Amino acid sequence: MMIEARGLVRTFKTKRGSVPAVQGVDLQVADGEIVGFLGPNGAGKTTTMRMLATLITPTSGTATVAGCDLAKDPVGVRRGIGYVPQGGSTLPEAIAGDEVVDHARLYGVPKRKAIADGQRLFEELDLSGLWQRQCKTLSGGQRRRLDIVMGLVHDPKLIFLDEPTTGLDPQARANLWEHIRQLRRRGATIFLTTHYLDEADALCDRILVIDHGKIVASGTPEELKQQVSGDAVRIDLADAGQAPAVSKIVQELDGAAEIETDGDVVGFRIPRGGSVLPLLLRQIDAQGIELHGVEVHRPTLDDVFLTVTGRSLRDDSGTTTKEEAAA
Ligand SMILES: Nc1ncnc2c1ncn2[C@@H]1O[C@H](COP(=O)(O)OP(=O)(O)OP(=O)(O)O)[C@@H](O)[C@H]1O
Repeated sequence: MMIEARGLVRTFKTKRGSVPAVQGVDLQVADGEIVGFLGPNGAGKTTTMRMLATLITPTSGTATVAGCDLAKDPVGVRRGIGYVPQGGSTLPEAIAGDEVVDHARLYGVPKRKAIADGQRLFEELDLSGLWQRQCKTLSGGQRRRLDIVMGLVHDPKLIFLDEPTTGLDPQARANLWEHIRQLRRRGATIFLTTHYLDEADALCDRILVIDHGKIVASGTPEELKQQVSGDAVRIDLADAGQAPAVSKIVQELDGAAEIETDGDVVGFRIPRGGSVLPLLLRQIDAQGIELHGVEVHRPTLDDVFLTVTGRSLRDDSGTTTKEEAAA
């Protein structure tokens, strides 16, 4: 296991009382996995990640990260990981290439290798020609990609990325996804937070959903979607008068739920919708009922989120204001 955490808790003390940011998180990340950490604003994603990256200490709980105990050997943990924070880590006045080389040298990478690896990453992340630029003159997207180079240049085996693609245009996002997949092919493990469901779906082997400081769902994107309520099936009838007969056929199907009729449309949910279609269509046909069409919609990760938390992932309610810890 690259990450194994048990009962992680972090409470922030503020002037207005204590904030239970993370309330008992257990998680495991296997070597070579890309794991996405999903949840609404304020759910506890960054706080969990910062604990695992040794940047803040847990109020309670234990973890092994990159082979080292978080509490007993934080230096060992740091050596094995790369961490790309949400806000970035470059100084505005510094020269981009210098920042990268300095960062790598902190991790003991020899200067020549730091320059060669840094410049290769600049090429790969579309930053060619910007090695000598002052960080403050880079665009938002370029700075984001520079942050990512910093997190990768010492070739860590475990990489934490906090919202890596926020602020990137679609092309740059797609490039970064490809780069993340490439890192995994080279043997790295990636743990990332994201607000983008399509990103988690396309990129991650496994997804953890956190809400109010607790993990509320975990699995592969497919497993999570199956777990919801099955696929949505919509049958368009040629004649609305046949709807009761079709509804009756649907009721007989194993696992059919939420059966609803609206004029000439009969809709329902069922696990593995595609595989029940042949039987359904044969039965409809046997009764001489004519159809205009049938559609099957797989659930999206947003449906998953809605089911497990009762809200949409993009719903910002429940966010509390960040305050510096008073103690
Ligand atoms: N230093 C701090 N002092 C006080 N409260 C904090 C501090 N850092 C985080 N919190 C609170 O802890 C909770 C979890 O915050 P966290 O940043 O981990 O959420 P998140 O899931 O990463 O959110 P986002 O998607 O907005 O980045 C929030 O209620 C936040 O206001």
